[in-house]
Amino acid sequence: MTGDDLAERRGMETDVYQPAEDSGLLAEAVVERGRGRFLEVGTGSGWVAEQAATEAADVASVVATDVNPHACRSARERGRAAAPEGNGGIEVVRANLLDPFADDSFDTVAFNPPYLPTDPDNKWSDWMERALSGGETGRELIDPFVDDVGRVLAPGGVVLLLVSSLTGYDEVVERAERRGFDHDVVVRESYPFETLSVLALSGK
Ligand SMILES: C[S@@+](CC[C@H](N)C(=O)[O-])C[C@H]1O[C@@H](n2cnc3c(N)ncnc32)[C@H](O)[C@@H]1O
Repeated sequence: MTGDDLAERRGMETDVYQPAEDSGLLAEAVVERGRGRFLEVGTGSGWVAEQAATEAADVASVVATDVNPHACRSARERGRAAAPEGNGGIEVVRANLLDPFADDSFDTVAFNPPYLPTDPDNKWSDWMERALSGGETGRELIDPFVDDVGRVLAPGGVVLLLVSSLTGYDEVVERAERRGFDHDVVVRESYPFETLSVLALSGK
C-alpha cells in the first residue's frame, strides 16, 4: 500500500477497506496454510474471510471481526452470498482485536492490520483512518495483537500476519519471538515503496 494508493483509495472509499495487494497476499497464505477453526481479525470487506470459507480446503469454520460496523455489514452480506458454495459462510462479530474470544478457540488466526506509520499531527478521523493508520510506529494494533494472540490460539495453531517493511519487519519478528513464537515467511512481494510479507507464527 503506497501513499498514492492511499490517496486514491481515500478518494473512492471512506467506509470500508476494499481488497488490495495486501489482502491478496494474506488470502494466498490463508488458502495455503489455513485450517480448522479460522478467525480473521479486521476483515474489512470480508473478502479474505470469504476466500477462507470457499477456497481453503482445510478450513472448517470462519469467524470474522472488525471494529467498523460498515465492514461488519459488508462481511455479513459477503458471507451470506458465499454460504451456498462454502463451508457454512462467515460468522461476523463486531469487536476490538481478540477481546471477546475464549482461550484456545482457533486453529488459524489471520490479520492484515492497519499498519501505516502516521504523524500524530496529521491525523484524519474516519473509518479509513482506522483501516490504515498504525499510529506513530505503525505497530499500535500489531503489538497488542501479537501480545494476545497466543491466548486464543489452540495448541498447534498458526497465526498469519501481514507485515509491511514500512512498519518495521524486524521489530514485529522480535516481539513475536519474545512471545514464544517461531516464524516463517509464507509469501513476500516487493512494491516500489514497501515489501509485504505474510508471517506464519507457530509453536505455541
Ligand atoms: C488494512 S484493513 C484490512 C481489511 C481486510 N482484512 C483486507 O485484507 O482487505 C484493516 C482492517 O482492520 C480493522 N480494524 C482496525 N482496528 C481494529 C481493531 N482494534 N479491532 C478489529 N479490527 C480493527 C479496520 O476497520 C480494517 O477493516
